[in-house]
Amino acid sequence: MTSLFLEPFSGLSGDMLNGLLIDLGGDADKLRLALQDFSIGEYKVNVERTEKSSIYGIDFDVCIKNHGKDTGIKNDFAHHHHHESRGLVEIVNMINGSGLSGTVKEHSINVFNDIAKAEATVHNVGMKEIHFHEIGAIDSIVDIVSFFILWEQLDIDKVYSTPITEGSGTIHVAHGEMPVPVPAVMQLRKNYPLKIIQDFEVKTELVTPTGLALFKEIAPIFISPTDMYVSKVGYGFGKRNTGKFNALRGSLLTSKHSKQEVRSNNDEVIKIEVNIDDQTAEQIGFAVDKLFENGALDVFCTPIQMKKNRPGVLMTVLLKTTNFNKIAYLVFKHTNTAGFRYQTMKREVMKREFKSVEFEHDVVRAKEYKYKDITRRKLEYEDCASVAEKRGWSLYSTYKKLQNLF
Ligand SMILES: O=C([S-])c1cc(C(=O)S)c[n+]([C@@H]2O[C@H](COP(=O)(O)O)[C@@H](O)[C@H]2O)c1
Ligand code: NI
Repeated sequence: MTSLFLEPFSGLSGDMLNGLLIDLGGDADKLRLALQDFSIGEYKVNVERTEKSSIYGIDFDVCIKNHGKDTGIKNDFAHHHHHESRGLVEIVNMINGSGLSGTVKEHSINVFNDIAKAEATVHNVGMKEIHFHEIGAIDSIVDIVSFFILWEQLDIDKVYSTPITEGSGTIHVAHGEMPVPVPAVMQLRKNYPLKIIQDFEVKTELVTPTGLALFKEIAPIFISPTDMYVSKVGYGFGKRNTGKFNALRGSLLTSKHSKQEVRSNNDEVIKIEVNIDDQTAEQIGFAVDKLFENGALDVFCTPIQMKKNRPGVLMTVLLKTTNFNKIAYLVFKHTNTAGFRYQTMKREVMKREFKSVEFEHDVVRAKEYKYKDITRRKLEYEDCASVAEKRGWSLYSTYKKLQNLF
């Protein structure tokens, strides 16, 4: 499992989010194939690898075929009145009747509902009556559905984000002038803990309703993750000329320690043991890092006395049975050993679920462990340490304060 770290320093839009997921490894051909299960009209999904400030990323575009011609027009609001408009019920029925996966359907419908609610409030109509202009157009539907198809491909389990930057001033759309943040974005912000800062140098919209609704659906937590490795960095480009670097950056993160939820009380793991007497402490430390980066559940070294009176280490690696080939390869790559012992072991574990508690402006992650009638909750050390450091508190008093909020 992988986590995603988002940096919306130039806002959020459907194009940026889709472009980013493709740059992070989402497969555009598989996406086009999956979209064939969903018939909404004639369009083309254009994915171009291009650069801004010599930084390469993905420009994602849905081009609508208008009267048999490919217009190449996308997300420029002024053009949207040419597009078909659809109501919420029609869109939900289309999604439900498609061959898309259950998860893609559920997330997409949630996003449509969220936007419909916001638009209905702004324009003072009922949710069912609202005939979306933007959202009903093919490109907006494709933006939303595509995002969750790519999301499913990348198998992301957790999302983190820095605060979202929004622009300022006003924008012109078909219905007239709108303040930034646009009214639908303001509605989407209601009763949802978002961190948004406005850049008053940027006199245009950075956060679109679609971008924000997608962001809410994947529910990032606003903290900088610690104890993780960045394994890939991507950029999804925005369309507007903002006068600044207009892209959404995101990184895939691999956990140093296993952060997976555990839903069963027992499983199987493999234990590998290697005796090493001819490598430096630096080389051993490096090997341990590589094994953790590649999904080892635990790696530890025990001092041992080896033959010819050589002090050595016994390196023990615990891993999932499915990760054996990769870890075996890395053991041979990073240690000098010509062989190792291993055994499959049964493991009894407590069920583990992730929780979080909010404290002032911080979010502190926690784990809840369960086994039969036993429940134990543990706050994440890194988050408690950061709360303690910010306020000059001891770790002990921080744990005591936060534990009560749980
Ligand atoms: O068409 C309508 S009613 C419309 C309403 C609003 C409101 O905030 S209300 C905003 N917009 C603008 O349309 C474009 C496209 O947005 P997507 O989310 O579909 O990418 C964007 O500039 C919105 O601010 C349209
Ligand atoms: Ni509107």
